Amino acid sequence: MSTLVHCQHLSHRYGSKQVLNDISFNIEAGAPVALVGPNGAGKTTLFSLMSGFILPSEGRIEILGQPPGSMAVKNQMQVLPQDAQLDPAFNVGEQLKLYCRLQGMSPKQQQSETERVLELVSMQDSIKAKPTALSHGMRKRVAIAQALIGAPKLVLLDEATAGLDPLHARQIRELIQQLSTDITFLLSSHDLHELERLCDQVLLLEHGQLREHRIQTQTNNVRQLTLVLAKKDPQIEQKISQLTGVTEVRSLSATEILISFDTDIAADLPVTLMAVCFEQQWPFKQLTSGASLETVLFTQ
Ligand SMILES: Nc1ncnc2c1ncn2[C@@H]1O[C@H](COP(=O)(O)OP(=O)(O)OP(=O)(O)O)[C@@H](O)[C@H]1O
Repeated sequence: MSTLVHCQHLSHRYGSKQVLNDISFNIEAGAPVALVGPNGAGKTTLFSLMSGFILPSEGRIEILGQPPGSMAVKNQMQVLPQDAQLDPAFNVGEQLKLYCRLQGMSPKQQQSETERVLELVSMQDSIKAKPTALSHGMRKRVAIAQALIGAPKLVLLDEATAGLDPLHARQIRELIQQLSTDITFLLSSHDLHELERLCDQVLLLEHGQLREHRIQTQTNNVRQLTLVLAKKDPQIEQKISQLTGVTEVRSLSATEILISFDTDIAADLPVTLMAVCFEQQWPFKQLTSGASLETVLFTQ
């Protein structure tokens, strides 16, 4: 595995305002990585530091072993800012060709690269369209195509699906997933749910501090269930922990219980659990497979 981003003891202040405080993490080539945190947590600041737009107050970042923004990194990493706009005066093909030209491509390469990236985002039919003739989701796809020019190894997308309706947001997530065989994406969002199915590694920024979480692929024989009741009490948890095959019971909130179980011993635990809820007249609301990322991050 190759290390794309190496960040050590990074801090950043705007004047006296401390935004990032001694954060360290690595990003290896592979599945998309999520950068999540509430509004104002410092996600865009971290992107700006990684792009070399601003310098850290303290600490060090290396992108592919090089300083951010250096020539050696230029074509290997692309950044799509949250508010990236297409120029309404030029058609899609003209704009993308300009970016190809800025990467030093010949006119012939500019044409073939523009066609290649538009095809990747299924927008090849819009090569001659003006941005004003495209929907918001289509413009976003074109902006993503622009970030794919030159086949970068690392692509930073700031709020890639912000402002998109659920259908278009899902299409963008699917697109990122498809492209992830060749490109490592760092995706920022303030919405944890949106990234949880896509990413294995989550960087959570809160109050300038970073918490890192790696989503464990569930082992072959251990599965998790989240049981939601209208109201729960400790006896319910105790009773569940005594069921055959249950390996761990964790209280998540006043109404939620996370249950781990061994499928070799109790493959039908979901059915058993439903039956017990019914027999015991527990105020059942919902039983879902797995645990949400929000649960994992905020109930440790
Ligand atoms: N150029 C700047 N000068 C002063 N303060 C800034 C500057 N840029 C950002 N900040 C402050 O730094 C903090 C982090 O901002 P940043 O934009 O990095 O957060 P974010 O996590 O990207 O937020 P959002 O989810 O709202 O986009 C905020 O409190 C913001 O007001």
